[in-house]
Amino acid sequence: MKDQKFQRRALQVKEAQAKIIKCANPLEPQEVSLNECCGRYLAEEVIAPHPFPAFNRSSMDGYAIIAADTNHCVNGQVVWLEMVDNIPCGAVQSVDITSGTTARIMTGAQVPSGADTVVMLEVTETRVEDGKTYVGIRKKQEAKSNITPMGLELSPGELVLPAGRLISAGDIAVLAAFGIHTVKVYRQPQVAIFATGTELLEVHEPLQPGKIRNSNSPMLEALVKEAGGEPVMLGSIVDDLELARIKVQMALETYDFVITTGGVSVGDYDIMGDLVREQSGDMLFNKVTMRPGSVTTAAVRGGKLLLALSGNPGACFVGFQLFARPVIRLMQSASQPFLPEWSATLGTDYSRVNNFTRFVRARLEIRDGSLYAFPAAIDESSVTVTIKDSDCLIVVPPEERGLSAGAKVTIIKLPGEIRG
Ligand SMILES: Nc1nc2c(c(=O)[nH]1)N[C@H]1C(S)=C(S)[C@@H](COP(=O)(O)OP(=O)(O)OC[C@H]3O[C@@H](n4cnc5c(N)ncnc54)[C@H](O)[C@@H]3O)O[C@H]1N2
Ligand code: MOO
Ligand SMILES: [Mg+2]
Repeated sequence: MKDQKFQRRALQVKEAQAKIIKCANPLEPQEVSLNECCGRYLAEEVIAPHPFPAFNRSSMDGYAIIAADTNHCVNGQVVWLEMVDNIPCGAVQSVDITSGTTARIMTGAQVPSGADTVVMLEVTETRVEDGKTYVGIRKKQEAKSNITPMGLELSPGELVLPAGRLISAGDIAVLAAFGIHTVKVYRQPQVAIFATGTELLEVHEPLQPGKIRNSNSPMLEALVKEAGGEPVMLGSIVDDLELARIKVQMALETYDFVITTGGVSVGDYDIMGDLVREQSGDMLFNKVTMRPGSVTTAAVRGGKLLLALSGNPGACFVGFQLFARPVIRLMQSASQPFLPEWSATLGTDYSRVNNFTRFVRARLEIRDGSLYAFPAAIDESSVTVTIKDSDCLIVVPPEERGLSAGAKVTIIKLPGEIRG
């Protein structure tokens, strides 16, 4: 039996977050190819090496002309221009355009020098005379029509992507357009995950009396991937302090970040709480004024972070989102490590009262263009099934005397699409 004299000092969520992110240092950059960089964080800014587009580009299939040549198109008078060139996409001009001449040009081709506008095929007619082709235009044309000027999108030297940006498909299109085929990104942290609990069975094992399957480890594995880290699965161990000590030590020496689940409360077999406490010099916190997850514990050893999450599945999930996710993202220098906070309307009454801030699992729905949050029917720390239906966490401040449907609430939007 344990001595229960030990007191824990509870930190506010923001205080605890500040403590842990202070220890989340960016890992070294590495060069990866363009097809491997989606979802990674850029380690250096990207500057436009040339104008984009790199040349004046036709945006229509038509004829490149000098607009002033059509000034005589009055009262249906047709102006005839001699076609002196043909420029398919990918080709360049063979002659300059001068007054009275035109070049047939296709969408995406470089506009020939001399021409200042492109007239669409549909508003032209042609005739052939003495082996020469003439293009007739009935309407006066404005200069600069149907031409995308060089550098319209970006000028050389302009910032294309800032460092710390999460690379998306659109970013990849721009990098490819500039011929950038390898990208400097931060290394993804290797995040060791292991569970503690003598009651834990492997996922493939049949149920046994009093035992449960280890569902937190696979959940954490998926969460680490979703946050942009590389999970390293170290299985589960029985509640044995010595075993846990060895495992934690090995994991901290080998990997970038260590996450455990279970055994952080005050029970007889809550070994992770004891383990962190016995080397309390480097403990960051072991109680947070939040529910679920009040027992979330963090320590730093030899420059590496250890986050001991609760064994209760709901608390494990919330603890990960609030503390582990920002760490994983900051280890890649993410410019926005935290999940976004939005405001929403409460869809149904929420009556639970607490003296800690509560992070209530909820579903989101858009009704008449407004965002509504519906709290899960059961959101106890020990409940697993409602995690799967959560689009967000409603932040219920402490000592709130119950919230009524229609109240404005702050939500933390969880990653992924709204299930509705
Ligand atoms: N006397 C007190 N008892 C408890 C307190 C307290 O303040 N005083 N806090 C409660 C709160 S709040 C929480 S949260 C839990 C925290 O428990 P632990 O982090 O110590 O976790 P365990 O005791 O190991 O397990 C709790 C619960 O979760 C199940 N579990 C554990 N690991 C897994 C896993 N990998 N996958 C699925 N489920 C898991 C475990 O079987 C237990 O049912 O403590 C309260 N008690
Ligand atoms: O600390 Mo716990 O509130 O049930 O997760
Ligand atoms: Mg316990």
